[in-house]
Amino acid sequence: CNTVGSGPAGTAAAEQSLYDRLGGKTAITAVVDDFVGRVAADTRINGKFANANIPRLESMLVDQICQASGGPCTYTGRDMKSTHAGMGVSSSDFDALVGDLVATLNKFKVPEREKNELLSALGPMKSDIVEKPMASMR
Ligand code: HEM
Repeated sequence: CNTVGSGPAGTAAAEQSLYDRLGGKTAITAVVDDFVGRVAADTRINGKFANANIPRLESMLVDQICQASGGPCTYTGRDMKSTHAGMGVSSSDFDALVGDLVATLNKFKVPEREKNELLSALGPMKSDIVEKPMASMR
């Protein structure tokens, strides 16, 4: 069964992975596509992506989310610390990007549980990505 948020009914079978509950690679690809579109339109942060390779970013994000959610993918991109080194990403930049992701997840009607699990998988990356903890410290 491919319905988002569904599990084996009335059985004690193993829990589906987050990857499966999100709807697998097709759903993750659609989410990343919408999300990157929002980031590209988000004037709070899109300046940082002016020289980015967007097609590569999209495919790297799909693999990263697929792998992090227990799917059959291997993320082959650079680690989060060296990828974002020197970009001067602030905590509010990070929060803006997460807000864009939440807007996408809401648009796709991803249930609360799956939404929280995905955000919890990404949250710990914040300390590797953010270089300016507070705008006032610039
Ligand atoms: C949970 C948050 C984030 C995740 C999971 C994430 C993930 C990634 C990944 C997987 C890549 C591609 C790495 C590669 O090409 O090998 C990337 C690139 C990039 N990220 Fe992030 N990122 C996050 C937050 C941010 C934020 C907040 C900003 C800036 C506002 C940002 C700016 C960029 C830019 C500009 C690139 C493109 C670099 C290039 O093409 O040369 N990222 N990110």
